[in-house]
Amino acid sequence: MSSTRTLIRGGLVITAADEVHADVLIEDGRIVALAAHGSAVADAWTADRTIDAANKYVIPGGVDAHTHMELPFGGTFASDSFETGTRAAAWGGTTTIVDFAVQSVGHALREGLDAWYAKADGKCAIDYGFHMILSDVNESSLKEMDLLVEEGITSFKLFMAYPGVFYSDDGQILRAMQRSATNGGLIMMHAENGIAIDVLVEQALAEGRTDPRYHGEVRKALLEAEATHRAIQLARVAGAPLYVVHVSAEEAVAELVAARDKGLNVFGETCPQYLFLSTDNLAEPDFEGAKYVCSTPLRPKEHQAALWRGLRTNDLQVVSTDHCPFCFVGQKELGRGDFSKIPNGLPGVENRMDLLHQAVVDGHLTRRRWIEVACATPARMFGLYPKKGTIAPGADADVVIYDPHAEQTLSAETHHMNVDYSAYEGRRITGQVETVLSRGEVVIDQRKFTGRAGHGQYTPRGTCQYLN
Ligand SMILES: NC(=O)NCCC(=O)O
Ligand SMILES: [Zn+2]
Ligand SMILES: [Zn+2]
Repeated sequence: MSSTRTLIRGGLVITAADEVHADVLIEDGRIVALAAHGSAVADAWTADRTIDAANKYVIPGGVDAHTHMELPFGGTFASDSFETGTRAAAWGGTTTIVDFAVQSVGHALREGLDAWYAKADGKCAIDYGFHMILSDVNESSLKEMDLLVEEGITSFKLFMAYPGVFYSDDGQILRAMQRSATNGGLIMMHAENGIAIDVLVEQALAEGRTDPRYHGEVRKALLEAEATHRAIQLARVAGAPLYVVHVSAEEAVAELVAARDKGLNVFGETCPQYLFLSTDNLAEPDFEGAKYVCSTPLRPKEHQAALWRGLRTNDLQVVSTDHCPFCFVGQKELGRGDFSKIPNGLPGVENRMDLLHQAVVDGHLTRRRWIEVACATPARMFGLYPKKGTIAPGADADVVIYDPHAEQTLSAETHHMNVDYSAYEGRRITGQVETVLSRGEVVIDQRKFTGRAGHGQYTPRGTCQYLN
């Protein structure tokens, strides 16, 4: 933790609640005070370091509540380690990630969680917490959930997809939801009907439909909507809140809208890939479509309007990345001739804040809504607020100086993620991260990395702060 005083002068401070022309005083890694530019209070402040933010935005560091560093999947591992992935996150203005520790079938939650603590320990450039993936819901893992909530692992991902790997049946899902209704945990649902999808996969392959685009065709929007509906009803029966991850289909958004219209504690997350990419990318020739294989899959462009609308109406509350990179060479290529063997996932932890700023420029979101969906709400949803996700006295000094006028082109040539392609290659973005502070330490200084592996601290979380 820094023991110096830092002053950020002259910027427009944007939070989910406000936009104010204010100077920001930081001490011992925390925000101490804000005061209007030129006010007697601000003018009297002295500091060891002053950062000039004139004509820039001063925003909270991004909170990316859905990453998979080093995830084992399809016989390989996501290509970003905690070291490379959190460094790339910092470059992109994200100062906290919540990654998914994995329980393997036949093993205890504790074992999976300890493996994730060990992977991340001493490696991270920014702060991090963990969710837990439940792959084996049984009497003993249900009991362990209570202990994990006490330890600060307050959310649990279940899969209605991937039979034989991460899949839970409805009985297991109901039991985990009942447990979370009593222990305060939040169930995160991968909502796709995996049993039906596997039938369609088998049929497609038998008919010689093996290209990446068939990944999107068999993972039908209706099967996302059906699973979303079922998850919502199971959560109602259990009396538990529900957070649906990586929502991509218009029909699934409609299920969330219907549930929220009833006043239920049902929440939805979408990701930049569903807002900016589509089945056109999955259909790129020469197996290039493999770069865009993820689940839920990319949808036809027409679905995007429902996602933007959901973000505006707060039927979708969070934009996370589901960052799960696999290199094209040697990893995505495992699925040449069989789309079902392409490891699922896209890189994006470095791109989220910029793509969402572009959404502001394009008129999809207001500036405050940008900060709400990318910083404040994920922090609230996962028990990190107001330590993370805002700029206010007492909050951690996780702050980004953002230049809204800079122009950049996203590319694998210039990104810092450990992956050999960019899902957004050649895309022009207005706006760029200039300087990033993590708990008061400058980790990106005018587009130079000044952080270090091990600066990032494990951050235990409280329970969901977003319930009705
Ligand atoms: N989303 C994806 O394709 N890969 C990561 C695992 C998951 O989130 O389901
Ligand atoms: Zn998932
Ligand atoms: Zn994921």
